[in-house]
Amino acid sequence: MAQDREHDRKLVTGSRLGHRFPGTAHLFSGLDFELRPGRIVGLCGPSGSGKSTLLSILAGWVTPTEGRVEMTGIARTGWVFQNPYGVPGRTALDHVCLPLLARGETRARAQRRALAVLASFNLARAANQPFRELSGGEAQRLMLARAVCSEPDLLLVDEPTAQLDIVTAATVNETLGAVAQDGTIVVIATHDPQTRAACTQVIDLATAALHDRPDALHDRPDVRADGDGVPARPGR
Ligand SMILES: Nc1ncnc2c1ncn2[C@@H]1O[C@H](COP(=O)(O)OP(=O)(O)OP(=O)(O)O)[C@@H](O)[C@H]1O
Repeated sequence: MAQDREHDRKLVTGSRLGHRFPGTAHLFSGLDFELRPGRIVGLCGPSGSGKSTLLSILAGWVTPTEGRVEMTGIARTGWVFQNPYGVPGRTALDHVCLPLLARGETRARAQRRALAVLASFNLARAANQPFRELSGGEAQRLMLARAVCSEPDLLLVDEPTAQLDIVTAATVNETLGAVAQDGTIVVIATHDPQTRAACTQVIDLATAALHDRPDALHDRPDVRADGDGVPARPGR
């Protein structure tokens, strides 16, 4: 199928990837991975282990001090920060319509799609609320909804469930899973065990940094794909 071929084309590869900031020890080194659509990739590890740094490397904002990242078929990268930002007086719906209108959708089609995506993030009731009235968790889910509507090939998300209750977090994880199934490579930096459990592939920076173990990057057994699960090296 054409969609399958499209999925096959998208690939993000990390080869012997490592990073240290000037004057600091390695955050991680020797990371090898292949990221493809259809899976949610979790970047895990304790605070300060380099999760946001690795997201920045994948976004192309930080150049790794070792190794390289190669992208195939990635035209658009979306990023959702830990701190939501928006236009205080604009409604949630306006925020999510914007990328659709920018791509040339009519207002009616943009609104239909935006409402569906808002609902998938459990935000249907907030659609007509101005951004300034949203809670922290609602605002962060709005950022996710907006990023999804820009249809990125690679979606980088920092701590999407940190401010959410268990039920809402499960909805977010489920929706991000559906986005991945739809052809986006989804990478999530997370501390949250529930989100980690929802990830189908995990890059564990704690393991990578501290132990020479072959399971620093592993798929869940039920979704294991060939070519992953390569070893990572100690970084410090
Ligand atoms: N530009 C920079 N220059 C120097 N050190 C930095 C820079 N950016 C981050 N660091 C340091 O690198 C380490 C890793 O930071 P990073 O934000 O990637 O960790 P993290 O795993 O995402 O942490 P958290 O879970 O707390 O968000 C931290 O000690 C941080 O202070």
